[in-house]
Amino acid sequence: NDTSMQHRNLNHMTREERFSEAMRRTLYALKVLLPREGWTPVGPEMKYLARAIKEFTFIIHAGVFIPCIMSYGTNEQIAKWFPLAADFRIIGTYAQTELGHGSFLRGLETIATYDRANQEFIINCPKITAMKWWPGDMGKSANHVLLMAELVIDGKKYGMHGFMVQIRDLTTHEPLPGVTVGDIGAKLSFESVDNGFLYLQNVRIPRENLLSKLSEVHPDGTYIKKGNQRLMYGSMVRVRVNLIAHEIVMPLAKACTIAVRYSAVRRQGLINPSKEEVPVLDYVAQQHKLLPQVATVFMAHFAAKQLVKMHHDYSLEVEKGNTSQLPELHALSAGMKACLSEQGAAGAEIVRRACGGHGYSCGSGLPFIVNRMLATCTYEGENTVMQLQCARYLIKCADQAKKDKLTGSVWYLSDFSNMSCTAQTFGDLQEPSVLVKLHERRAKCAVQHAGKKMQNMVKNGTPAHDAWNMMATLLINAARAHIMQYVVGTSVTYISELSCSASLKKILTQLCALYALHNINSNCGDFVKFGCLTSAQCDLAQEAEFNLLKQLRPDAVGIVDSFDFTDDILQSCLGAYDGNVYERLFEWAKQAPMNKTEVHQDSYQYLQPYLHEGRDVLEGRGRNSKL
Ligand SMILES: CCCCCCCC/C=C\CCCCCCCCCCC/C=C/C(=O)SCCNC(=O)CCNC(=O)[C@H](O)C(C)(C)COP(=O)(O)OP(=O)(O)OC[C@H]1O[C@@H](n2cnc3c(N)ncnc32)[C@H](O)[C@@H]1OP(=O)(O)O
Ligand SMILES: Cc1cc2nc3c(=O)[nH]c(=O)nc-3n(C[C@H](O)[C@H](O)[C@H](O)COP(=O)(O)OP(=O)(O)OC[C@H]3O[C@@H](n4cnc5c(N)ncnc54)[C@H](O)[C@@H]3O)c2cc1C
Repeated sequence: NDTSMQHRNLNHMTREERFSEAMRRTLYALKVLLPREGWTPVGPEMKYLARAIKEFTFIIHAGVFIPCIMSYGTNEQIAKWFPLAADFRIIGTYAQTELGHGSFLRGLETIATYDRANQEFIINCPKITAMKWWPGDMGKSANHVLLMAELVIDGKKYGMHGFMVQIRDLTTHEPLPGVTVGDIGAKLSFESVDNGFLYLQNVRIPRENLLSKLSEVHPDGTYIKKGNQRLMYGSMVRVRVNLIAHEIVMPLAKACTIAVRYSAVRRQGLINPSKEEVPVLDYVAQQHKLLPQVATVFMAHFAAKQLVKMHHDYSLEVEKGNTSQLPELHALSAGMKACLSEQGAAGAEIVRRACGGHGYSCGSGLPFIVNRMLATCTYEGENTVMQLQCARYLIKCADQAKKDKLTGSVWYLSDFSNMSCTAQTFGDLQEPSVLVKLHERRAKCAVQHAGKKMQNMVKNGTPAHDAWNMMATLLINAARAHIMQYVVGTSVTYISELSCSASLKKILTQLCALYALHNINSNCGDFVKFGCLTSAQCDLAQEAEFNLLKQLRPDAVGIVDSFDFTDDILQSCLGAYDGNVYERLFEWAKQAPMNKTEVHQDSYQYLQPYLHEGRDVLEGRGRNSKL
């Protein structure tokens, strides 16, 4: 209810206005919402932040830069930089990606050379491809970067390390000497974020600015490793774990709220010719577009909660020096981020398109969501690269399963029990336990199939790296299958253990079954190819899905209302709680800058000669000219 936090009409703002407005809101919110003692907003504040996050800036500062200080800094470095960052007295970003490299980190070219005489690192981007490119908040806001660069001592390379580098003066905000920095220009989304470029030439930083939790350089240039170097990749694991809730589940829930509410209001066409026009939500085709996406929101939310818990438990173990869970967590976080962002971004577009012409209007709030979700498929690990990382782990586990009993998320790879499906009715295929088994079997077969193909190629003389490259599509499918079985399995467990009313549990169970069946029906080739289902059972799976659409239709609006988004957060003429779609669209359009005047002067200036000639012809004075 604080007018300072009420959304402005962002669609009618320029990019610079949106950048400034996001800055204003974020810093105002900081003052009002967050307890000064640090970064732990609790209760309604965190709920508000998580829901309004799209309109804040400094997300990289808050969601990546600060956590990196905690992960990579020594206690002294945390004590120095965390309080400054937590109170926004320094603004930072995570500068890793370069113009020439984003996915292949061993190809990064920015160099930090140790200068023993002065006990400093000299930072250089040796060529244009080494320039840092993309980091959020870097173009105009950040005055520090957590720079990921190749450490070099006496000509020897030690790999990527994290360095704290100040890039702007804390008083004037001007770039420091040797620093060329700016905004990378317009993008598909994140209009309010100043993703930036950063060119560093002979920038000197103190030896103490190497974040030294995992390794350090002594004054004489001696290099000391202090832990599992793969922890250097730890920030990316954490962001992948966190972004699922914030950037996939939340936006998809908003898109579904808008599309389902609009579909309950929008009347178009007839089902029974003798009756009146129906709400488009009564069309099974519309239900088939919307309700599986609503189910995805819940299942991704449940699976993400499990992943966050796993990351939390892992972090506690790492503090005790035990990093044994890292390979599984890396594979799962990489796979979940890739597969759920792929599903979420596709799902947001499906529900946008289901709103017809008004879904194409920015007044619906949907284009903003769709475009922003598309970025989740690229940042924090491009999806293909992430799926291949997940597959790399699965192939290793499949080999190990031949001699060991596996545990954790890959346990099913060593399950050699009879997994054939005995379903005779579509009701059998709505059973959670049957759906879990089907997904486990499909995943196991997909992993084994990819592995076998590669083994056969290698046996026939193909080098392992070529076999890997040629089977990449099968490996990606195996990663997707693995994640789907994880999402279905964790959701079934989560719902079964949830203490809630029987009616709510029934709805959640139906949504889980709908998610699983939609996945089966969208990938039935795999389920038949791997002998999980017969062709007749595939027909039953379709019947089972359609039956669930019918059962869930009456509760569709109530289910999305339970996401509890305010109109101000949704920013949608189609999804407002009161359902006054047409009045809101007209009011919104009238506010467009184009409608500030009845006659648009610039266009009239160009049109005037033609209009006057047309007037003359119509009034009999002129002749019909050929344009
Ligand atoms: C009022 C105030 C309001 C403020 C805001 C509100 C409050 C907000 C608060 C909180 C919100 C937080 C929510 C977060 C939301 C985020 C929003 C979106 C932000 C977007 C930001 C984007 C940032 C970026 O994009 S950063 C850059 C990301 N880049 C990447 O991910 C690069 C991907 N590439 C790689 O990781 C690597 O190159 C590679 C893994 C592909 C290959 O690496 P390589 O060394 O070549 O390794 P490889 O040979 O393949 O494997 C070697 C072994 O290493 C293992 N391994 C690889 N990676 C990892 C890892 N990450 N962890 C562990 N182990 C790893 C791999 O498995 C191999 O092991 P093996 O045993 O040899 O098989
Ligand atoms: C909105 C947004 C915000 C971002 N924020 C940040 C940030 O704050 N900090 C930061 O450091 N970076 C940031 N990034 C950069 C982001 O991390 C990179 O864009 C991402 O890692 C992908 O790398 P790339 O752009 O080099 O793509 P590439 O790796 O060049 O990908 C291009 C194509 O090559 C394919 N490909 C690449 N490698 C392989 C492989 N091994 N096998 C098969 N196919 C492959 C990919 O699948 C893709 O199809 C951001 C990007 C975006 C879009």
